[in-house]
Amino acid sequence: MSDSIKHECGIALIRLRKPIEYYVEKYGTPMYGVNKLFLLMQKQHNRGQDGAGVASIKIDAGPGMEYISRFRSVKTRAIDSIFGKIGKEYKELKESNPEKAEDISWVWNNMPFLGDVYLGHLRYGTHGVNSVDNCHPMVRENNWRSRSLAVAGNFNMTNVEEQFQKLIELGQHPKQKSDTITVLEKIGHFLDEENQELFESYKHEFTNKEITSLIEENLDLEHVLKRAGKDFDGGYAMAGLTGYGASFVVRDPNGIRPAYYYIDDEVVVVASEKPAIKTAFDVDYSAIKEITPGHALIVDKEGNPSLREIIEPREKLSCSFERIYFSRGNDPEIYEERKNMGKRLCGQILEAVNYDLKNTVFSYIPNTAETSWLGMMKGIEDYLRTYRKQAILNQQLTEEELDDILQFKPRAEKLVIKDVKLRTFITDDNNRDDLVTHVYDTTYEVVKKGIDTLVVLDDSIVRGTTLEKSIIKMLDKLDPKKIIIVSCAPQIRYPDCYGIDMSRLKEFVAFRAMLALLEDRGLYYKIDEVYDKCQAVEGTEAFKETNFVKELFDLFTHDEISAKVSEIVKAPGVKAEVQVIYQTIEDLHLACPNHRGDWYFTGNYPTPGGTRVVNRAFMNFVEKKAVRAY
Ligand SMILES: NC(=O)CC[C@H](N)C(=O)O
Repeated sequence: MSDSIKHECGIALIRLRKPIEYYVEKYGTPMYGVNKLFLLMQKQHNRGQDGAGVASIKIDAGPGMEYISRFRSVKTRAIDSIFGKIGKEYKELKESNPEKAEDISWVWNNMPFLGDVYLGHLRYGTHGVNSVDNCHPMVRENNWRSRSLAVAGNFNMTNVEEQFQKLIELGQHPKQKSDTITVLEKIGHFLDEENQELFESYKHEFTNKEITSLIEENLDLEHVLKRAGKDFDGGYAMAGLTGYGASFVVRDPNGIRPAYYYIDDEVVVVASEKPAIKTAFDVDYSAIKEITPGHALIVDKEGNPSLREIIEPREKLSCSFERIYFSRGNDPEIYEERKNMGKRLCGQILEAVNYDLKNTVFSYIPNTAETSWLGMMKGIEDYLRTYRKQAILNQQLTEEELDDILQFKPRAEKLVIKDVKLRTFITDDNNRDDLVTHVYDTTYEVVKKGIDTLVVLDDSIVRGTTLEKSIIKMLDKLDPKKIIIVSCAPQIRYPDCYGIDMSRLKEFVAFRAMLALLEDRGLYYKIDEVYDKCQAVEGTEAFKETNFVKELFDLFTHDEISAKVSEIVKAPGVKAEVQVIYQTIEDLHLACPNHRGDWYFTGNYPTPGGTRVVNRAFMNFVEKKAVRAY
């Protein structure tokens, strides 16, 4: 990935279904759950480096004992810092009371973070600043355990403003306007109502103490989530712990954000990515399931899990960027999909190099494009096999020609090397551009000067600036005839508003290409026309129904946009011919048939809030406002 796009989040939830003694006996430590949470989070560290947080619930903690415990951090190595603290607490507890260290119930009662249910979160913020206060889990605490709630999510809501107003209408005073607090308060409000209704129904027959247990046994979390989630507009995988020990993970009706679970008689586990569960619990991939869109996995106080429909599922449009780039590529399905993405690009690549494989060098931009590159090389091999077969069948070949054909191998080289350390050193000073050029390095002396074409695969092209300022300039120093940059993702034309921070249109190189084409053809006035159309309906339903920006892209073909992008990323002074090739949307869907979320490529948003965001993002561009459109 040459352009870094951030903003994902990861969730991890563990419910231990047996008493603590069971884990001590079987695994030798009361820290079993904590250790597993650590692993689940470490294996998802790719999903968020702004900060991290964890919370745990001790079910049936005695009066006077803490039942919710939480740690959060925005330190550079946030996961290590949090678990370092927890580990230190445990060590100190044992060292200061050596005679009690083996007494499990004493350790359990005196180590606040030991619990029955654990929740972990990795954050890349999409709302609010990067502070510890914005780290999840966020907690709403009450003396009634059944009214207490902690939430952590991978999500972005496109209607936070409306949700916030609703809370005020409900009579609340939300302490912040952040989306996480808004969601927390919304679920919290209906949790309170549910508590209140149960309380009213028991109050004439039972004492308050009895009512507490009755509420915890009978509280209907499904009902709470149904009422709270009714008007959420966004992509979400939202995890929550209640103070009495029931927990849930609810997923949006299109399944935009990922959530997977595994259940056996010892644990219920949920995570954003399958490999995290696979590695942490060493279970079969086939036993790890996806939470059905629009459903919640609810685990009751006793630890019994069930999958419940919360909102009627809509067309499944899970984010294809997870497959292209975000999620870890060692998930067997993602591994296959990425290889397929590479393979499906071969037709376009072969045409672009005129089928001249002798003078073509294949390479990739580290690291996420590596798997697709394997697929791409497989596609080239497949082509060669057919070519050889035909040559042998159709022609009278001399022995020398036959040897040539049989011995020829496509030329695969590692041409692009990432110098990670350099990026951290770069500041905003005058020499920035010169330093940026050297974030990547290259391998010299493998390219035939003036003859070879370099085909370099990347997973996506967002802004195109690293290509322009670093990679193409650097490759050009090898003196190739032509440089072809190939993108596994189609052209990124529209913003994301469901958890990835790609919200400013002007930053997309495909958008800039479209603007340049408007300019070239004397059509720039179309910008004003589209702006007027947006302005005329802003605030009405129509603003959420039609993506007006599409009209502008529709003026040009896919190839015209690609050709303009090629011009833009070719910095002045670059001698080689430059061509950019993108995956088509059809081929992407064929490569990832179960993850068809493609609004950033097509402009077809699965929710009305998304369409509003693209129109607003366009207006922000015209109004020169450099702000997020949600
Ligand atoms: N990337 C995410 O899922 C972000 C979660 C949430 N919107 C936040 O900003 O904290």
